[in-house]
Amino acid sequence: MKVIKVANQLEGAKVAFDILSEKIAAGAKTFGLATGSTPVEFYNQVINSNLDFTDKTSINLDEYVGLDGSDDQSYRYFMNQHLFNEKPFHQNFLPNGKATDLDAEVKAYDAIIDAHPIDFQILGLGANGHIGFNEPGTPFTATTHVVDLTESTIKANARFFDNEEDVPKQAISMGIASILKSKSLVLMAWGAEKADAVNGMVNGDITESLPASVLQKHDDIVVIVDEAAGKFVK
Ligand SMILES: N[C@@H]1[C@@H](O)[C@H](O)[C@@H](COP(=O)(O)O)O[C@@H]1O
Repeated sequence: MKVIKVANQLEGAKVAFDILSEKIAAGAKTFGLATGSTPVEFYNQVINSNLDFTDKTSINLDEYVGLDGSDDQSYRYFMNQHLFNEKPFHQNFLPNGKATDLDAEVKAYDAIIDAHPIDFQILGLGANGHIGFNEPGTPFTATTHVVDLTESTIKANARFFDNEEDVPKQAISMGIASILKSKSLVLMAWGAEKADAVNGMVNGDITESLPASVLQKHDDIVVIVDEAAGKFVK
């Protein structure tokens, strides 16, 4: 696990963008993408670059259950707004939050991941150490699954909704086993509220109670943190 400390989010996004560019030059074709505030500046770097994604595939980590892609709180909508409308890809996969048969949807999503092995995965980090929506306690063997969101995650994500009651209570998330299969990963974290999770992820034991700690097992992961998020790491 390589840790890079940067002064701020803009500098970190540039570091992540440079790694992405190297991976593309080396032949990367399939990109695992994340939502949340963390990767927004990274997506701006991508939009403002001359990188061409029209022959590339993206596979997102997660989607809220119950929200249609046209809903402005859905992760599909977020990705359209922050990346896809400006930077077209050959194809963009996200779980279908409106699927009537959720069991079938998670199986179909695993089949998509198997058919398009991820070359480069972008990750954010929950303040409780979650990655994607793999909350503490999720088995490391999990593939795509339906998640009951924790109270803390619902609260953390309420800032994007008018009311906390509007935050969906479930999501479909790529599992930890699927995330670990990615050939390379970049995890970014900004701000003091991520400092404990970053510390546990980098310095702590590998434990299901801090899902991101499993990333210590991967041999091509770069963690990019600002001063506040990285205050407990060297
Ligand atoms: N499912 C998402 C994660 O993919 C994201 O990494 C995390 C952090 O969000 P943010 O980047 O807004 O801090 O929370 C959300 O719950």
